[in-house]
Amino acid sequence: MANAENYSIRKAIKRFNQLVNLEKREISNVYFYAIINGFILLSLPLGIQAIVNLLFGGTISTSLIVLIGVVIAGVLFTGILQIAQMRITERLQQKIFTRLTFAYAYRIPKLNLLSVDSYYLPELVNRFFDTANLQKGFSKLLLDFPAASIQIIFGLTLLCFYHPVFIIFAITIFTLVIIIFYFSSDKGFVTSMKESDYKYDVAHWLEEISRAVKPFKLNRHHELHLKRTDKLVNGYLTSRDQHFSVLLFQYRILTAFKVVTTAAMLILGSYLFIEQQINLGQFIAAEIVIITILSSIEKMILSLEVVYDVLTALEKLNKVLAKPQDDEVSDEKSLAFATSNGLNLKMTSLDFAYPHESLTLKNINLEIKSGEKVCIIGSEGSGKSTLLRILSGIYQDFKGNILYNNTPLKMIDTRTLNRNVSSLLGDEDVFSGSIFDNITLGNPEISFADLDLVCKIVGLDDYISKQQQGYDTYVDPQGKKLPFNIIQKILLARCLVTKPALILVEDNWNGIEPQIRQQVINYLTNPDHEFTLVAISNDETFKNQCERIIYLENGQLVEN
Ligand SMILES: Nc1ncnc2c1ncn2[C@@H]1O[C@H](COP(=O)(O)OP(=O)(O)OP(=O)(O)O)[C@@H](O)[C@H]1O
Repeated sequence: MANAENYSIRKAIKRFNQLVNLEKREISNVYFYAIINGFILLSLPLGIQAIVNLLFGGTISTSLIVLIGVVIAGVLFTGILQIAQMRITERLQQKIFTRLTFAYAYRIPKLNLLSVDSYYLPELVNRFFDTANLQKGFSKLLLDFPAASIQIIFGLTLLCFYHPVFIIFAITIFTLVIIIFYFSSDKGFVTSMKESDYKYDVAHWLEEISRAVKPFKLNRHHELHLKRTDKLVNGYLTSRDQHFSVLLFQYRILTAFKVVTTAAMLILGSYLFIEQQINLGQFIAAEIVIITILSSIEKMILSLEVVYDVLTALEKLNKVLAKPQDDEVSDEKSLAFATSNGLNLKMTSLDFAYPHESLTLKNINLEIKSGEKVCIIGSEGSGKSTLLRILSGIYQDFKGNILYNNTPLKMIDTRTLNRNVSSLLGDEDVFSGSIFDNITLGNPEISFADLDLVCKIVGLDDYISKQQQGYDTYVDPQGKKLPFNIIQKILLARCLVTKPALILVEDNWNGIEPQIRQQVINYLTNPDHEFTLVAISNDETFKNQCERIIYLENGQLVEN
């Protein structure tokens, strides 16, 4: 359901300004061209005014030909400037896409996972699709809005020179429009955000139906998929109606602005012409200026929706980018802990709670010696997986202390931690990519010899040797599924290939053939191997082969 968050157009405008600041140079060029364009466009009526006056003379003079030439050159020059503007906006669109893509790719792995615990991350990342709205809207805003506003301002200013009465008119109308917009646009933004919330809810629901398609397929006559879709679409349409009513109100204001301007200018112009305060040339020129102003107002009306789209897109994109990141340990602070072949592990007064939950782990005090092979057991929900996630460094928001070789976990930088600690957690999965990438995760320190060795240990060598593309075989977790046991072996290989000093494993690889499974257990529990092992397993053999069993109940260690 679309959640009622506090949206404010002022914050969104601030974000828009930040984006504008990033592209200051390009944008100032766009404005520069728009101003010059505005000037030229306005000089055209003046040229036409002069041509009309000359034509009244009844002769074809050199000045007339020169003037016609100047007007034609003006039209050509505005065209050239517009093309230059388009080039800049195209570059801006490319920059926006590149910048946002990298921002997402860079930040997602650094997200503080507890801060997004209440979200389904792939669904949250759908916000990235708003990049397209931002790209299109941003350049449209840059091209149309400044050009339109500059033309309106210039046009009204020029008209003021014809008669001072235009000045009073221009200022009054302009102030009125701005005041009305100031008070109505907050509602316009909030309704646009709600509409967008529903759009993402609808997309999420459709993704859910696709993800769990088989039960939906077999039970489609119950129409749950349609009933829920109906509810969400209703929400979407209601908020869209609300947004449209604000837009309608603002369109009406602009249309009224347009009508009043047309009427006033025509009446005033005609009156001034009849009163002979302006001549026919000036009258025609004034009318051309008025037409330019009106077409600019038209452009603004059409761009209004885009303003909301851009602000909404920015707010949505920021939903992922603004989430808290993990604390990075700076180089000076990072104490590279002495790495032996195993790793000594000590927890003191360790408490942990998920957001808005009571304590999941309570006052854990435990030491695991370097090289020791330990198995944690306990009933469902006792906190075993949570403990492993904390030890792996995934959750940083714990209380108490965790020491690796006497160095606090919070003082160890990610690179060092990654080099020494490896985990296979229960909810890990493969991703679309080659088997090689899935195992090595881009780590250049892993040699082919290491890879081959680990694949033998987990029994993956046979499968890889049968694949035409060997390690380059494509893993597609969503499409043509790999056999489950192959996925489990890939995950195991990923965990072991770095030859870590501490291995944290959750034994959910029951799909693996018994003989290979035993081979892996033997490898992990072999006392001759120097790494430390902390495993979660209910498997009797695995438990018995470990040197020590630790009992966890209700988040607390239980003395055996
Ligand atoms: N991401 C999460 N957000 C909130 N609560 C969670 C989260 N993950 C686990 N919990 C809760 O924390 C408690 C401990 O869960 P945990 O998965 O660590 O237990 P476990 O002993 O590993 O259980 P199991 O054997 O069923 O995997 C449970 O009550 C669980 O509902």
